[in-house]
Amino acid sequence: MTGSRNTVSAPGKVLLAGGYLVLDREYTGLVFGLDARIHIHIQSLPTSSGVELSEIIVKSPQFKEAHWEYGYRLVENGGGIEVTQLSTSAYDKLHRNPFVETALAFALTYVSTRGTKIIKPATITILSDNDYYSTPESSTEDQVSKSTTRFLNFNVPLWEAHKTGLGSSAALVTSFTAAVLVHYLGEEVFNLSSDKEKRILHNLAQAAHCSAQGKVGSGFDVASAVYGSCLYRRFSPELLQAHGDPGSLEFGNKLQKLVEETELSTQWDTEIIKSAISVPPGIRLVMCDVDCGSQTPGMAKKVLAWRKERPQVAEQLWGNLQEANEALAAELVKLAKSRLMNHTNLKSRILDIRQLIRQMSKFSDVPIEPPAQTQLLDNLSRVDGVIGGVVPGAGGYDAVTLLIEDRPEVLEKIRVALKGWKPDIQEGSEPSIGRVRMLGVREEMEGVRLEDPANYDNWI
Ligand SMILES: Nc1ncnc2c1ncn2[C@@H]1O[C@H](COP(=O)(O)OP(=O)(O)OP(=O)(O)O)[C@@H](O)[C@H]1O
Ligand SMILES: C[C@@](O)(CCOP(=O)(O)O)CC(=O)O
Repeated sequence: MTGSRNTVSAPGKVLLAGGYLVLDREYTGLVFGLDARIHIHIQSLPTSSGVELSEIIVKSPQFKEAHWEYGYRLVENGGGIEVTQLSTSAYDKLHRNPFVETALAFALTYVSTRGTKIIKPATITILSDNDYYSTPESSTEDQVSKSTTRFLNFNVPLWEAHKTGLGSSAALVTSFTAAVLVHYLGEEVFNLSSDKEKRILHNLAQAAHCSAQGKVGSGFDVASAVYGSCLYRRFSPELLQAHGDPGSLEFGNKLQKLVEETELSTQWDTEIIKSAISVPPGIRLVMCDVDCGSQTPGMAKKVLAWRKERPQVAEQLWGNLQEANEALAAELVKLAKSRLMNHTNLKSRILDIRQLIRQMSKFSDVPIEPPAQTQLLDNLSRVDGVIGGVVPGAGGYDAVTLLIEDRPEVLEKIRVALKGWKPDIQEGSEPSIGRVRMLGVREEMEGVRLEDPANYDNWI
C-alpha cells in the first residue's frame, strides 16, 4: 500500500434520451454526468503493534445509523475475499448496506488477484453532494443557490432519505471501488486517468453494482460515473452470468478474467463515445425534482412486456426514437462546433423525442410522460430562454430535465413559473404531483477522478 489516504469522486447521471431503448444493445442512450458527486475518502487504520486486525470501517456521516464494520478473509479454493458485517454492539440492529458490502468484497477480491498479500485495515468515509437528497430546508427553497454547507447532515437514516434519482448507488459503487483499488494497489499502479485502468474499473463496478441490486440493468449509470457524459451502448448481459458470489469456488479467478477481459468469453462489448455528445456554449442542463404522492413500480417490465407482445409496432417506434435521439445528439454537437446561438432546430429535436415518448406511453399504457408531466414540460418550455425539456430515464412522475440558455434571469423565470404550479388534471385520474423545484445540478463532462484528501478534512 502506498500513501496512507486517498480520495476519489464520481458523478451522478441523467439519461436525457434513450430510456428503455438502452436496455437493448441495438440502441443507444445519451447520458449526462452531473456535477453532484459521491466522494470516498479511505484512510489506513492505525493499529497498535503486535495486534493484527482484519477490519474495515465504513461510515456515511450525513446519515443516522450509517456505520458499518466489516471483517474480511481470503477464502481457500480461489474464492476471493469474503467480507462479513460485524456487530458493533449486542443491542444494535445490523443494518446492511448491500451496495457498500458488495463493492467492498468485489474490489478487495480484485486487489487480492493482483498479488497484494496483505490487506491492511482502513476507515472509509462516504460523502454525497447535497443534491442527491431532498433536504428539509429545500422543501421551501429550491437547491439552485447552492447551500453553504458542502455536505449537509440529512439527519435521517438512509432508508428514510428522499432520493432525487441522480444515481447515488452507481456513483457510490464506482467511487468506492476506485478508492479501494487506488488505496491498496497504489496510485502509480492503478492510474485512474489511464484508459486501461478506467476500463478495469468500469467492468468491476458494473459487476458489483448488478450483483448488489440483484439484476442486470443497462449499466448507463455506472458507465457515466466512470466516463462522464457519453453516448452509451450497453454490454451483453450474459457477461455477468458466470462469475458467482464472493467466497464461491474460483470467484477470484473468474472475476479477474471478467474484469481484465483475458478470454474471448469475457470481452466486454460496451461502447462509450464521448465525442458524440456535447453541451454547446451558452446552454446548460437543469433538473427539476417532482414531489409525487405515488410511484409506478415495474415500469420497465411493463414496457418490455408490451414490446414483446407487439413486436412490429414496437420495432417501428424504437427505430424512430433511436433516430430522434441520434438527431438530438448530432444537433448538440453541431451547435457546440459552430458556436451558433440559434436553437430552433434543437427545440424541434426535443419535441420530436417527446412526441415519440408519448406514443410509447400510450401504446404500452405506462405513464412515461404522463399528462401532468406534459403540462409541466409545456409550461416550462414557454418560459423565455428555456429551449425544451424531457422526462429523463424511465420517466414517470420523478423529475424533468430542461435544456436552457445559461443566464441567471432564465433560472429566475423558471423559479417564478414553478412557484405554486399545479397540473390542471381531474382529481383521481393521476397520482397527485406536489411541489416542483429546481435542483442545483448541471451537466458535467468528466467522470471518476482523484481528489485531494486534504479538502475533506472538515468532514472526516
Ligand atoms: N451516501 C450514501 N451512503 C451510503 N450508502 C449510500 C449512499 N448513497 C446511496 N447509498 C446506497 O445506495 C442505495 C440507493 O440506491 P438506489 O439504486 O435505490 O438509488 P439511486 O441509485 O439513487 O436511484 P436512481 O437510479 O433512481 O437514481 C442506498 O440504499 C444505499 O445502499
Ligand atoms: C428504463 C431504463 O432504460 C432507464 C432508467 O433510468 P432512471 O433510473 O430512471 O434514470 C433502465 C435502464 O437503462 O437500466
